[in-house]
Amino acid sequence: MEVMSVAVWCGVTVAVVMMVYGWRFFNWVWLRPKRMEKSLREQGLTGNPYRFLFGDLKEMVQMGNQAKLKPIKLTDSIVPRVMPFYYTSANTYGNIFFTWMGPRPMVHVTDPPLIRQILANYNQFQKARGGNPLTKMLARGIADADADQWVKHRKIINPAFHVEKLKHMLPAFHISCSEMINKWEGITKGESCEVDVYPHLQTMTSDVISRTAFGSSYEEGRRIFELQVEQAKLVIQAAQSMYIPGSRFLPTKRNRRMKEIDTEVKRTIRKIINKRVTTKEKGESTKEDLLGLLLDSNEKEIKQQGNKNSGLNIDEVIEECKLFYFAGQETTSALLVWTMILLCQHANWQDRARDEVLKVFGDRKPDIDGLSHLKTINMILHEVLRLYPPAVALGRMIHEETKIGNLTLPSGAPLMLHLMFLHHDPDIWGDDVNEFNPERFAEGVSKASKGQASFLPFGGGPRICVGQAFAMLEAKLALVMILRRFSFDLSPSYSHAPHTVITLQPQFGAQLILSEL
Ligand code: HEM
Repeated sequence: MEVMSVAVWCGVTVAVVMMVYGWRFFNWVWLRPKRMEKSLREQGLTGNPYRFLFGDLKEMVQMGNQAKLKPIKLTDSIVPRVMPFYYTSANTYGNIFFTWMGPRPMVHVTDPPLIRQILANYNQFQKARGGNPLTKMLARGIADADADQWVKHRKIINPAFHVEKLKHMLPAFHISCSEMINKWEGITKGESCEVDVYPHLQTMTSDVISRTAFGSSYEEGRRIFELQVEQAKLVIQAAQSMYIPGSRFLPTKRNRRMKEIDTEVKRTIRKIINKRVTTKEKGESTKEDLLGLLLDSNEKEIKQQGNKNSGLNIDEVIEECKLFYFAGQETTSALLVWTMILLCQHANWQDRARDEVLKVFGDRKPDIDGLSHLKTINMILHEVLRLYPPAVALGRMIHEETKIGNLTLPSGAPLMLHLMFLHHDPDIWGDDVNEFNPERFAEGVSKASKGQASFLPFGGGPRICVGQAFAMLEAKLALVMILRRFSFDLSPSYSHAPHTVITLQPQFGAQLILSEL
């Protein structure tokens, strides 16, 4: 009799648990999305009707794969190829619309004042959360912090990127760039030769981060970078598949490798930090690289506040170091590769840039003062960042019901702010929006567009890119050194195929004919 009642009790418990989970699943996959859709439509927003479980994912992936099959003409707008699904949705539904990331509606914003308002209000519109938590293994750090945590991180990190400090990093930029130029000279051997410059630029920008972040420990820095590249590939795979809660704990091949990489990267950075602390204790200077500056700024903050919690702990410092690679390497190599490609297409601008370089520096080693006086190169880089922004869109999250403009957006919806749409809008930039015309930046960024400032390649508001000056300095130095040594044209084997792998990249590389000068 007693055995019977235990069995009945167990059966009832299992049934209740199953009902609770079943209800939760039904709510996640159907009731919640339908409720949110109703609320969004009541606000006047439009988008595709919700489709069970996958939403727009299948169509989005299909259109993305289709677009990647064909290169485009050099004169074509890149937007339909880079973001085919969002481009079609924006054309169908207007400048604020929603799409379905599985059972979650994502609100898309392309309107400049609204984007600026959202970026300015960093507390209300926080970083996007959700999706596969394993994707966070690539980098967390300040880019993943919000509210008070973000304020603390930003305060400690800012001094490391101060222009005064960047001055001391110029020699490291110079070494990495010289190594690349030497390699190109080894290939061209005094003549003209086809080189896919993209992998070389990627190696150069990663080398710059390894040297500037870790100084003397730069060989270990390189190893971290190799692991981070592999991790990025796995993260992209994970982000492109729908995340079933809990599946990160499954011992799949990908999950296991991601965890292994994460452990090794953390262990290596921890070793570098420990070595640094020992060096410091011996009274030797460690302040010239990003890690040293970060540790220094951290120590000052803790001393000033008299409280250990006001600084970063070792795990947080590790995450910031990982983030430097993630945030600073592919972005800057993307800027440089598109600059070289566009200067091939527009030989008159390549000549103008070279003339300026020779006038300012001649054969002299580039210094920070000269680099900050390169007006033509600055205009060129701005125009490249407008047409080919390395970060095509920024993600945010609506954490609680939020009013914005005339809209009240429901809690739980991710937001996507489309920088590339903004940079390619003829109403903002004029009818020549798709043309490469650095002249539009001749009187500075604020006068480049009609009316409101809509040039946001480094984001905006308080969370604007902390590495902006670092990236511009590195890009200018690299261009000076390249332009002085080589002229370059597009090779007949080059296919114009911009696509995004987190940043905006040339899908089939950048085959240029390099000619030694
Ligand atoms: C051309 C090069 C670069 C571009 C286009 C770029 C773009 C951006 C953008 C758009 C954001 C804002 C993200 C958001 O609001 O969600 C950002 C943030 C950030 N960037 Fe960059 N970036 C570049 C280079 C760098 C470099 C070289 C570093 C460091 C070595 C760096 C470090 C960071 C960090 C740490 C953040 C997070 C700032 C915060 O959340 O407060 N970036 N970047």
